[in-house]
Amino acid sequence: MAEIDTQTTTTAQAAICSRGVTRDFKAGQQTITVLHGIDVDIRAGELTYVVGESGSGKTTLISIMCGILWPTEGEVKVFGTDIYDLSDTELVEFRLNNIGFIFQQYNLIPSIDAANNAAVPLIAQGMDRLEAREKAVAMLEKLNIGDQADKLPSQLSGGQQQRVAIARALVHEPRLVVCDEPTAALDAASGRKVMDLLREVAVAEDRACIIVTHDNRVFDLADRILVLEDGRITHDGSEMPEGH
Ligand SMILES: Nc1ncnc2c1ncn2[C@@H]1O[C@H](COP(=O)(O)OP(=O)(O)OP(=O)(O)O)[C@@H](O)[C@H]1O
Repeated sequence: MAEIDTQTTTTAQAAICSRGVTRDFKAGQQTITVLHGIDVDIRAGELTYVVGESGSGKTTLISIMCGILWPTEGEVKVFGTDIYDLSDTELVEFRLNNIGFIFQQYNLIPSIDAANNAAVPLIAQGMDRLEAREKAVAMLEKLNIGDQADKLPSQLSGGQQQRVAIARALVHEPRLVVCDEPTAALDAASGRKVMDLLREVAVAEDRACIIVTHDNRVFDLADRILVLEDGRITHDGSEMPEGH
């Protein structure tokens, strides 16, 4: 088993700093511990994958890391802010300003067009609707679907809907982008394109992207791969361990 380096690197800023993170769920009379004291830093400037068997705790971990699920114990800092120390309102505002999410279900609003869907975070931040729409269209153009801006989600293909969801996650230029299985529904070539795109748009010196994936077709594109087994990180390296 690879040695695990949980120390904060001095050469790159920690986008996420997780210390002693545990998470329990109640199942009837029983308590299941899904995460067992996760200590890890996610570095800015890197594309980090979280991989592991179904049920190993990947979604639970990234949900805690991005402020949508409370840990049972432990601390999570996102760009230095202890997010579970914030009030509910402050946490909502922090997420809105700093984090973009891409889930497997795109969760687009069916009654508004692609551009207005992509503009949602900007409108939530209080930006004027026309200005927000303009920025959203520019992001759609960057994702090569500018010509679909006026279409409703139901008029778009699955891959196009996904690009709208990606545009919505990136439009407000969040410092942290968190994705759960973004390539699961895509063919190999489209999956690589999405990963390349995320690297291009979401990874920079002061920005990070963390992705849960099962998709071994794209493992070579990560800077860093964390393997989770039964709620513990058992591998931390630039490549998948042998045998996976
Ligand atoms: N709200 C919940 N209540 C009870 N148990 C839960 C809840 N959410 C997750 N779990 C349990 O926690 C474990 C880890 O779930 P999680 O979704 O984090 O795993 P995962 O590695 O993302 O799996 P998959 O790859 O199948 O999505 C599973 O056993 C799951 O049943």
